[in-house]
Amino acid sequence: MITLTNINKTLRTPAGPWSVLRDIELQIAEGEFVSIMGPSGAGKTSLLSLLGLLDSEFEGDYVLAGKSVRSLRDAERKQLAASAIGFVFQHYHLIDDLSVAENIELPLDYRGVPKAERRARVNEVLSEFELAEKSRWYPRMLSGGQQQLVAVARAIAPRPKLLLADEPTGALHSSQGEMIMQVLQRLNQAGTTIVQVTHHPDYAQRAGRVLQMRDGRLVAAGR
Ligand SMILES: Nc1ncnc2c1ncn2[C@@H]1O[C@H](COP(=O)(O)OP(=O)(O)OP(=O)(O)O)[C@@H](O)[C@H]1O
Repeated sequence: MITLTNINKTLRTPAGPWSVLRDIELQIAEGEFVSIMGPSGAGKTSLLSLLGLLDSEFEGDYVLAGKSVRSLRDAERKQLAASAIGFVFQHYHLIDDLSVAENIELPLDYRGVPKAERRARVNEVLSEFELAEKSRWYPRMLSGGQQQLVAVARAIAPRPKLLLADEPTGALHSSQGEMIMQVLQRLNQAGTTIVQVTHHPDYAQRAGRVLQMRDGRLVAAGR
């Protein structure tokens, strides 16, 4: 599903050029569940953003679902991202002036899901994450952990083929973290390809493969 060949990304900083991603070679098959680990600043979020088509400023080739990302026009890239990818952001990125239910419903609306089905799917994920009573609340009224649950619910409600999750359990109590991991495993068993970034060794091992990053490089691929 994913092939990265000789990916490099360099940023300009006040102190000169900075290599964020270096010589990345990676293949992820459809239906895989992969974890990415590594110290802060290793490039994990940068790699996930590239995979999620949120960043097109890189060197090398990225082929997603048989399409070379570089050859896509802007509108085609956005369309591919919207139709195939769910993204859980490290800092949630919920929309402040939409309620919890409206935040979750928005990507379904973008995908053209009919209203009755949108409502049904929103209710399904809200009850799965024990958030039903907060459906009309606004993100600022929620704890950090609850906002994270909403961010995960929003990403999975459209049933994406590829789910990219940046520290999806970072702000959560262990029982809620466990709930998210079970949701991810269930989605993976149903065919969703998942790439998660995590600092949590136990959660990393739930994936079929654990990648390690250091200084912008993929340094080791575990089981
Ligand atoms: N817009 C930017 N401008 C300059 N440097 C950046 C920018 N974005 C990221 N970096 C740098 O790129 C490197 C990788 O950042 P990235 O966020 O990908 O790391 P990470 O492994 O996800 O870290 P963390 O675990 O702390 O989230 C860091 O050194 C960071 O300072």
